[in-house]
Amino acid sequence: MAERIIVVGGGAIGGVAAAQMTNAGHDVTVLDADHRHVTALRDPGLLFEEVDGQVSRRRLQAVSDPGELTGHFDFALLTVKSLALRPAVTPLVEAGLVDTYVALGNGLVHDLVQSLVGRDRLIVGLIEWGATNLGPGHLQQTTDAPTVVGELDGSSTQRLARLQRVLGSIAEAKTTATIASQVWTKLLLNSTFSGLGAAGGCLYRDVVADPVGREVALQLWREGYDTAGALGMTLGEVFATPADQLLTRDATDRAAAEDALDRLMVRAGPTKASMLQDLQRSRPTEVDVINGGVVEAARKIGREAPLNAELTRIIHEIESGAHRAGPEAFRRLARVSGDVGAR
Ligand SMILES: NC(=O)C1=CN([C@@H]2O[C@H](COP(=O)(O)OP(=O)(O)OC[C@H]3O[C@@H](n4cnc5c(N)ncnc54)[C@H](OP(=O)(O)O)[C@@H]3O)[C@@H](O)[C@H]2O)C=CC1
Ligand SMILES: CC(C)(CO)C(=O)C(=O)O
Repeated sequence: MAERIIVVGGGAIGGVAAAQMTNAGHDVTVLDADHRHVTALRDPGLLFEEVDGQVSRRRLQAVSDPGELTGHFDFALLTVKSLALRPAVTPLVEAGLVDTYVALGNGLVHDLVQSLVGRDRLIVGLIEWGATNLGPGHLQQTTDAPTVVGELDGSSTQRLARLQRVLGSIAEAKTTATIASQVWTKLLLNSTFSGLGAAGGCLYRDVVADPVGREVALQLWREGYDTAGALGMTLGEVFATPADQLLTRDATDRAAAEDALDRLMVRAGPTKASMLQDLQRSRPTEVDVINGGVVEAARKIGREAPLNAELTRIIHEIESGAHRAGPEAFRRLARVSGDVGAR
C-alpha cells in the first residue's frame, strides 16, 4: 500500500527525497517555509538534476503553511536544518497529524526531537548521500550513497520495514540496530571535516592538503572518537573507511592514519560542507549540534573537548562577520593543542 508522507523542509535533501518518492508512487507532500520554492515545486515543478546528469521536471504537492495540510500522515521526514526543527515540528505535533517522525538531519538533535514528538513516535536516520540547493525550485543530487534508519531501542519493527521500503525509492536504504553509534560515526566526519571545511572556507580535500589542517583534522578525529567511546558508542565506517583507522595515538600509528586519511579523501575529498554553504549564504550554521554537540555530550559525562569547543567559537565568529573563513582557523586550532603547533 502507498504510504502517506510529509517531507518537512523540501530543500536539498527533502526536495530530492520528495521527488524520488513521488516518482515511486507514494503520496508525498512537502512542507517548506520558502514560499517561492513551494510555488515553483507546484508549478512548473522541481527542476531536478540527478547524479548521472539527467535533468527532469516533476510537479510536487507542496505547502508553506501547516494549516493547509489535510488528513493523516504515516511518516514525517524531518529534513530541515537543526535551528528550524522546533518551529517546523511543533504545529504538526499539536495538530496530531503524524504517526512516526523520522529525524534525518545532521548533528545531535535527537534529544530535542524526542522531547517534541515523544520517544515512541521517533525513528532516527542519517543521510550519506549529498545534494545541493541551487535556489527556488532547483535541486541537484551530488552523490549517491545509502540512507540508514533505526529504532532508538534497536528493535526490528514493522514500521521500520515500511519506512525502509519508502526510503529505498530515494537511495539504498539500510536498517540498523545501532543507530546511535551510526549517528556518532557520521558526526565524527561532520565535526572534523565539515567543521574544518567551514572554518577554513574550503573543500574537505583542501583541509588535508594544508599541513596544519591535516594535523588538526587527525586531532579533532581523536577527540570526537574518544568522546564517542566514553559514551559507549562503537564507531563503524565512514565512506568505507573504518573510523579507528584514522586514529593517531603515537608515532607508531601515524603512517597507517595518513594512509586511511588519503583513502577517505578519494571519496569524500570533493565535499563542500553544508555548513560552508550556509556561511556563503550568510546563514547560521548547524555548528551547535555538530562541533558544539560533541562539546556538550563530553561535558555531560565530565569530559572536555577543547578542539571542538574552539572550532565552535571560530565558526560563530565567522557567522557574526568578525572575520572570514580561511586557513588561519587551522593555526588557531593548532595553538589550542600545543603539540600540534610544535610539529
Ligand atoms: N545537503 C546535504 O548534502 C546534506 C544535508 N544533510 C542535513 O540535512 C538537513 C537539511 O539540509 P539541506 O537539505 O541541505 O538544507 P536546505 O537549506 O537546502 O533545506 C532546508 C529547507 O527547509 C526550509 N525550512 C526552514 N524552516 C522551515 C520550517 N519551519 N518549516 C518548513 N521548512 C522550513 C528551508 O527554507 P528557507 O531556505 O526559507 O529557510 C529550506 O527550504 C540538515 O540537517 C543537513 O545538515 C545531511 C546530509 C547531506
Ligand atoms: C558529508 C555530507 C555532504 C553528506 O554525507 C554532509 O553531511 C554535509 O555536508 O553536511
